[in-house]
Amino acid sequence: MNFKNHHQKKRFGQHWLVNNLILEKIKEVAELEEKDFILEIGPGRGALTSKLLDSKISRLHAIELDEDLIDLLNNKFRNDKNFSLQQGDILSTNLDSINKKITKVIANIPYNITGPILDIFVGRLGIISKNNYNKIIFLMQKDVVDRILAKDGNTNAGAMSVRMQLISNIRRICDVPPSSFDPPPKVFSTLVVFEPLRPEMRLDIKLEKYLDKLLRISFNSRRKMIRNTLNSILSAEEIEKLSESSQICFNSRPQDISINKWIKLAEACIKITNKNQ
Ligand SMILES: C[S@@+](CC[C@H](N)C(=O)[O-])C[C@H]1O[C@@H](n2cnc3c(N)ncnc32)[C@H](O)[C@@H]1O
Repeated sequence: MNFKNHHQKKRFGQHWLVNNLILEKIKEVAELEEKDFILEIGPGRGALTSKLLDSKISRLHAIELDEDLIDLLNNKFRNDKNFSLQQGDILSTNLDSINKKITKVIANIPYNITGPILDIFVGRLGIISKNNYNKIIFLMQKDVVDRILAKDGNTNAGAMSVRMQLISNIRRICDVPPSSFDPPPKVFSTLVVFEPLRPEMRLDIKLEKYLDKLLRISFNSRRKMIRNTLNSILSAEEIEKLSESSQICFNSRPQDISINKWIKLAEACIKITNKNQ
């Protein structure tokens, strides 16, 4: 079998990236160095893999779910000593033996598993990350990136925007039309770079955990004023006191509150809760 008669599988999100300019852009954004150990999720037919291997790097380890692609990929890169391949599901692969060495994670990600991939690789608010990646470069759905990057006051702003912006620096590189893929997906994509914050740059873990809870409660009822959602964790009297002492307008809806105000609100709530104990 060769790549041409490999049967493309929709259920694995197989949309090959065929636009050379975008392949080049990914490589440029990756700023590859000799010391880089790259993890590539879903190499597919190896178009991006080839580009990345065409640089001086220490290693590229790829994890591909589709068994039918394994021999083809191993054959394609058989002369490349920096290349290694593992068949498996990225969501359940144990990366412990290489995780500390990986410097960059790069992928044109299968869209059906975007959420869990972000959780594993970029991390989660309220959870200390064991990863040490300095860059994560993903080609992913534009609408998800719009939500991740949304600022307060924007209709796309949500718990996800605040959570992701609190744990990582995030840069949109460019939007990519469906015509850049074969077959074209139904939606636009975006090339995005995450630089996860080092543990010492993150908020205190207890504060992060509280913020996570606060965001969940508030955005579960995004049409309600926060005055009316906070009543599940604070008494009416405490809410009144807080709304007078803090600079936060309690008649705001959650999507209109800035990240700094979320932090201030969480700190104030923790103080009240501690006093009550
Ligand atoms: C959007 S395609 C990208 C392929 C190739 N990197 C490219 O840019 O043309 C996604 C790739 O991820 C693979 N894949 C899907 N689910 C996966 C999973 N859970 N673990 C590892 N690879 C997966 C698919 O088989 C496919 O090769």
